[in-house]
Amino acid sequence: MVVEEYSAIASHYRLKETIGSGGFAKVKRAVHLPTGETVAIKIMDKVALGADLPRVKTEIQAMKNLHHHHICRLYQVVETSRKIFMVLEYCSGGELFDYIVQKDRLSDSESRTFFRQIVSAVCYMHSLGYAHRDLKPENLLIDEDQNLKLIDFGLCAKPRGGMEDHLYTCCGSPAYAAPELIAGKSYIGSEADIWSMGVLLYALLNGFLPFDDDNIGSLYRKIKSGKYDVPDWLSKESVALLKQLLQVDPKYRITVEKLLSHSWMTAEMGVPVEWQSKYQNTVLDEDVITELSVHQKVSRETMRTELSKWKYDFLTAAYFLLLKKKTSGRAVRLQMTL
Ligand SMILES: [NH3+]CCCOc1cc(-c2cn[nH]c2)ccc1C(=O)Nc1ccccc1
Repeated sequence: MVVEEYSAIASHYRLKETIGSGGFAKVKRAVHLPTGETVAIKIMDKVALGADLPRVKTEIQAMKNLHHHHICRLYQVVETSRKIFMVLEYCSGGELFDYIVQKDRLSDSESRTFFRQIVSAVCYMHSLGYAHRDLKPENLLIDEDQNLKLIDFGLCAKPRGGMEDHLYTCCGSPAYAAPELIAGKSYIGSEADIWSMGVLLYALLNGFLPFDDDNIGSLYRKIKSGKYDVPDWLSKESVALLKQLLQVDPKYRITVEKLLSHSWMTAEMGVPVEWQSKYQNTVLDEDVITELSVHQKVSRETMRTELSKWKYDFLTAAYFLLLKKKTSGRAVRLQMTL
């Protein structure tokens, strides 16, 4: 019985169609009943997860610390004996992957707009000591304002010793994996992310991958060679940037700091990429506190204290979704009980 399976969230969310599924997760569109806002709910079965359960815990912990306008926001986590539900920001435009496929390839200008957003999100992650480690167009979603949101933090790493600490687990998608990562050497997460962004930029500009082969051994050889085709439609500047991103030796690879102000990145825009988060997540919004405290019949102080615990429960979700309503100019109103 579907209701039974999802009863833990059915009280506050109306589940709609499935909008995606990866290995061990199903993602459904849903409506948050108290605010009427649309969300995405990632549903995982703990038994089916098996050895992958730590990946989910990693993702949840990372998403609680990552608040950025180009990173898909986590609103709430519900865990039952059998299931884990992650309530996430909804992106109506689907995957960047499908967008590139339907347009064949993107212009220099459109690639720049998207790539600046990707670099912004990745630079923000690196500044907090996180490496994503699975950057690819399938993990970049387009929201209703044509902005990109990064998802899938199941493989992200925050090495204990900080960003310079070496990682060992080989992971991510082969076609986007850095040479040092597939060579089984220890590697620096942020440097591997830079390589993957090079593969991503190539895919945006060309509509196909720089290194591709059905045979995994041949694919690895191509990646380690670092040789790829340069189609004649590519601009001189973009070719220069690809060359600096797809350096086989990470020592010679461009750093994310240099990337922010690279001439191809700043052409037309005139300004370097802004990577700091536009969300300020320290001060709580007064209007939202008012609506929540009146609705829950508690004092503002009590509500402020409760919200500051960031339990990622129904209250945290209501707070973020009311705030989203406010920033998109809709009334900060709750429609039903929390
Ligand atoms: N390749 C993406 C398929 C859909 O997956 C998602 C969609 C949304 C989404 C859709 N709209 N708004 C947010 C949010 C999160 C995911 C996600 O994390 N998927 C996933 C990642 C790893 C393993 C299995 C599944």
